[in-house]
Amino acid sequence: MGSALLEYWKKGDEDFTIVDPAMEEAPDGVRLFADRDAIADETFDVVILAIKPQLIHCVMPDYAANLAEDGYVLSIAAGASIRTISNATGTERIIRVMPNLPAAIGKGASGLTSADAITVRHKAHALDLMSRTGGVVTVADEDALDRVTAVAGSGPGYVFEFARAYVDAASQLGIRTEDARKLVLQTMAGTIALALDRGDQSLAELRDDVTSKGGTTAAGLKALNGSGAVSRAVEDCLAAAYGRAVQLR
Ligand SMILES: NC(=O)C1=CN([C@@H]2O[C@H](COP(=O)(O)OP(=O)(O)OC[C@H]3O[C@@H](n4cnc5c(N)ncnc54)[C@H](OP(=O)(O)O)[C@@H]3O)[C@@H](O)[C@H]2O)C=CC1
Ligand SMILES: O=C(O)[C@@H]1CCC=N1
Repeated sequence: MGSALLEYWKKGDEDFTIVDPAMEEAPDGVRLFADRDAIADETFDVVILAIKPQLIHCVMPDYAANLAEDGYVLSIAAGASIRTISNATGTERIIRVMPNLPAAIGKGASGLTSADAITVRHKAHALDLMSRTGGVVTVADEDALDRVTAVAGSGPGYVFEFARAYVDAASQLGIRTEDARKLVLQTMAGTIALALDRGDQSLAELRDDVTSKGGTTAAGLKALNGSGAVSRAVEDCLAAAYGRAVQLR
């Protein structure tokens, strides 16, 4: 995820340095080191935390000395709380963001929340970074960010899973797999573009616009969610993802 964000972050004026033990090649114009020791004597205006939440305790304490006196830590880690990050980095100046994978093509949806010690300048900088990768909303507190994580951070996974099942079902109906993928993805993309374009109409109204009485869509929708099974599954999905974010705090 860090690499995906960096492609758009790079469009600004900042210089970026990556420390990653396994990365073989850095994007153009970015310094890459395999070991933090290589930057032991350097300080940075922003230390970006883009490792797994479970690794924060063992990796981040080394970077405490790399944060400039008036710098801040920007975390993209799911769940990991400002308290946890502060304990690992020794600073209270922390901004948490939750991006999602479409940021890789500049179409992400991110949430942002900040610690009390964050200044207006820090927050404006983080908002600028995230807005380079797509849309960003500021939320009031960390619990709200964990809810954003369940909805948007993990969201592409749900959408891919729905699309996968949709393509499989189309194939089972006799459509060639490559045609099924094309039809399903273009249907999803076109439908979402239409909903974005018609922001004044509710999603239920838009659904009803394609649903002729006694027609094919009505028959399909009855099988899909007539019993409410899909609505309940989506509710369970978001609750489970939010629950996991809470566990990762
Ligand atoms: N994937 C997603 O869609 C999203 C992820 N996130 C968050 O982004 C973070 C990264 O997730 P994701 O990109 O999926 O995970 P990845 O495993 O793909 O990325 C983590 C990167 O950190 C590297 N790494 C591991 N140990 C160290 C270390 N000691 N020092 C420096 N780098 C290290 C990993 O290397 P190696 O591969 O060798 O282990 C890897 O390149 C997580 O906190 C996650 O919650 C947030 C929003 C969306
Ligand atoms: O699955 C995860 O934990 C990360 C955070 C949001 C998306 N991927």
